[in-house]
Amino acid sequence: MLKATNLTKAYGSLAAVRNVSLTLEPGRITALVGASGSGKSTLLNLLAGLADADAGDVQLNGKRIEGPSEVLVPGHDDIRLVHQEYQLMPNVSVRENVSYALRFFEKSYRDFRVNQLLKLCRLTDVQDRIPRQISGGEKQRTAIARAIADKPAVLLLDEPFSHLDLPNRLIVRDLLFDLAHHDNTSCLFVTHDATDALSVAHTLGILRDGKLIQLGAPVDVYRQPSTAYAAHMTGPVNILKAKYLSLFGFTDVTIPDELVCLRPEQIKLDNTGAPAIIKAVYFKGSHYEIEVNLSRYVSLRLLTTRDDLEVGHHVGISLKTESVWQLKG
Ligand SMILES: Nc1ncnc2c1ncn2[C@@H]1O[C@H](COP(=O)(O)OP(=O)(O)OP(=O)(O)O)[C@@H](O)[C@H]1O
Repeated sequence: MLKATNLTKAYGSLAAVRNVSLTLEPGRITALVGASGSGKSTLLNLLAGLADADAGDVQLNGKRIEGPSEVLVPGHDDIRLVHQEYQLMPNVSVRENVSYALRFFEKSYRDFRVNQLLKLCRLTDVQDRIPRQISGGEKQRTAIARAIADKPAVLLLDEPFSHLDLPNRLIVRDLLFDLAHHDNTSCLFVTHDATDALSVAHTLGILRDGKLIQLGAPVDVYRQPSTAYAAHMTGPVNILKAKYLSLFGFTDVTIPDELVCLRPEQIKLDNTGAPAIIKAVYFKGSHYEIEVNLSRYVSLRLLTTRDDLEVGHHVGISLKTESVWQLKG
């Protein structure tokens, strides 16, 4: 188990990571979502023992991970970090890139394990090509295969889904599931887009300005975000002042200026609901996203499968009390 306690790191006067505590359990996948500059990469480097913390520490199974200033070779054998740039050896094949990670093992085991990894990461067909002859997704998987070759206890990944198309994202998703479930690896990835994080992770954290502002099951963070930032980072959302809920007939609003969040899928088209006018219609494949004006000040986004709606149509909108989530800030 990897346990970070009160990790803090500044670059000059800029606090990049602030007092972050986090536990990565074996066989569990954790995702941290944050905007650009929120401290994701810095935190990964601290967790991997590749950067010195100003305060706090990281322990693997109760033993403190030493930072680069304390050891000759930074990092830890049981913790692997897959960088965004993959950092593959450019002049040797995919197979040799993976095999290099196992250079201290006996040849027969090395060959067996490399074949196993190439198959697992779906690289068998491109194993003889060098990195510049393979796609971004294949590079990504080569980096992962290399990182997991000798079965580390912890795998950390920087934006593993960000430059991949859907089929490649699904391959990486399945790979992470496989690692967590079969090898009991603790996996953590950071991302600026929660789309994949929601479906892949067991635990989801929200990082803002170096602080871990929320941590929980993806469904809880999605439905009950602590702040407007956490709400926006986890998916499309409507945020409005509580006083405007009166448009839906809600009368028990205590603090009118407090912000509430409504996910688009929780708002329903309903002829008996609050009157609204359609402002925009976006086709999304399986459904439409529509934007409606309820008043001069309130417009909302909602989802529907109806395909008879057009800009300017008058519709009714309804909402259940339990769909309204009050934000803290
Ligand atoms: N070596 C450095 N020297 C000075 N400032 C740095 C250094 N590395 C990062 N920073 C700053 O620290 C903050 C956090 O950076 P970090 O790279 O950890 O964020 P990030 O969430 O990974 O961003 P991105 O998603 O854009 O990669 C940013 O404001 C960044 O400019």
